[in-house]
Amino acid sequence: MYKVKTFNQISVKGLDRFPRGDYEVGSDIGSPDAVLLRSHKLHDETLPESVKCIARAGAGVNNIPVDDYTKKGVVVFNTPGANANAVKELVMAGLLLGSRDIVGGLDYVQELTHMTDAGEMGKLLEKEKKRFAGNELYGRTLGVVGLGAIGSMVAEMALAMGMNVVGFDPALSVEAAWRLPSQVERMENLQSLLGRADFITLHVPAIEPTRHMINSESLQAVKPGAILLNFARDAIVDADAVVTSLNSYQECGKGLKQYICDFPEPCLLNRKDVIAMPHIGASTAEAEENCAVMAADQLMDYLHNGNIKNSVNYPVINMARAEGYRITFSNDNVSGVLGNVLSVFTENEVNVIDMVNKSRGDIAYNIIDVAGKPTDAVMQAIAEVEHVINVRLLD
Ligand SMILES: NC(=O)C1=CN([C@@H]2O[C@H](COP(=O)(O)OP(=O)(O)OC[C@H]3O[C@@H](n4cnc5c(N)ncnc54)[C@H](O)[C@@H]3O)[C@@H](O)[C@H]2O)C=CC1
Ligand SMILES: O=C(O)CCC(=O)C(=O)O
Repeated sequence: MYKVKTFNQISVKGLDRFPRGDYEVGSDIGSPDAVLLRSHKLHDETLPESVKCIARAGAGVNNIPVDDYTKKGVVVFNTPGANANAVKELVMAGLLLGSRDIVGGLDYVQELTHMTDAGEMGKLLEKEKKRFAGNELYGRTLGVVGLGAIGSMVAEMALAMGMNVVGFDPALSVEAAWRLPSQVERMENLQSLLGRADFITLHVPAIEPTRHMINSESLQAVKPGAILLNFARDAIVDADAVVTSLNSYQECGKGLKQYICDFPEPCLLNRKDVIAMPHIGASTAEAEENCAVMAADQLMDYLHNGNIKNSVNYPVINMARAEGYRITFSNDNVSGVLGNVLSVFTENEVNVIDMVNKSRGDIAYNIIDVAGKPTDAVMQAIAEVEHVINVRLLD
C-alpha cells in the first residue's frame, strides 16, 4: 500500500487514478510515500523522510525547494503543457481587456442604478460610450517572452487574431522550437523585444535569472503606451518599477499604459491602469484534470516501476518490466558508484537481467532488474555503498 499526501484542491479525475486497493490518498496522511500538490509552498515544511517523490500538478515549481530535495534523492515532477491552453485563453482575455476599456464600460453600466427609463438610458449610453472606445488587436505587435508550452500557444493565437508576433527565449528547447509558428520573429534580446511590442506577455519560469527581469532599467526600453501582461509569476516583475512606469505614462506619455496580471500586490491595487486577477490562469476544469491525471500517472509509474518522466530534477528514464525483481537507486554523479553496486551483486551471486543508468547534473539514477529476490542484507549493502543516496526494492 502506497500513501499519497495531497495539498490544495486536486481534481477528482486525478485522484481517481490511484487504485483504491493499492493507495491511500488524502490531505491528512502520515508518513507519505508521495506528495501531490498545486501551489502550496513547501519551503517552510519539513519533508517526512518517507517521501520518495513529489508531483506538482502544474508547470511552475517555485513553491518547491527542488535543490534541497534533489540532495535527499526525492524526485520532483511537474506536468508540462497540461494547463497551457487555460493560460493561453486567459492571456487572450487579457489582450482584449487591454485593447478596449471593457472593465470601465462594465463598471459604468452597473453604476446607472438610479435610471428607471430604458429609452433615457439608451440615449445616455450612446452619448457616453466614446469614453470606453479602444483599438483593435489586429495589426498590433505582441512580444512573447518565453516561447515554451504557453508562450508558443499564445504566439499562435495572436497570429490567428492578425497580430504580428516577436519572441525572445534564449533557452528554447529543440522541441519547443519545432512547435513555434514560423511567422514568429525571433528577437536577440529582451530590450529589442520591449522596443518593438505594443503588448508584452511573460511566459518564463520564476528562477534566479528571470527574477525582476522586468525592472526600472528594462522598462526604459518599452514603447510609450505599451501594455504588459504577466501570467507567469510575481517574482519576474518588479511591481514598484511597474507603478513608476505607469505613473510616468500618465504624467508625460512615456512608459507602460497598463499592467494586466495574475499576481496582485498591494502597490497595484486601486489603479485604473492595473487589471489584477487572483492567480486563475490554470483554474479551468480541463486544466485541473489534465494536470492531476498527468501528475498521478507519473507518481504511480515511479512508485511501481521506478520510471521517471517529466521530472525537473531527475533524468528521463524508462525500462519495461520483465520477470524478476527491480532495484532502483540514486547516487551522487561521481564515477565508480555503479561498479561498486554491481560488485555487491557479484559477491552475493545476484544475477542481473537488465539495467539502465542515467544522470542529470549532480545526480545519477539507476534501474536494475535481477533474477531472484535480493535479501535484506544485499539491499543494506547497496545502501552503504559510498555516494548512494537511496535505494528501493520494487515488487
Ligand atoms: N498563471 C498561472 O496560473 C500559470 C502560470 N504558469 C507560469 O508560466 C511559466 C511558463 O509555463 P510553461 O510555458 O508551461 O513552461 P515551459 O517550461 O514550457 O516554458 C518556459 C520557457 O521559458 C524560457 N525561458 C527560460 N528562461 C528565460 C529567459 N531568461 N528569457 C526568456 N525565456 C526564458 C524557457 O526556455 C522555456 O522555453 C511557469 O513556469 C509558471 O510559472 C504556468 C501555468 C499556469
Ligand atoms: O494550480 C494552479 O492553479 C496554479 C498553476 C500554476 O501557476 C502553474 O502551473 O505554474
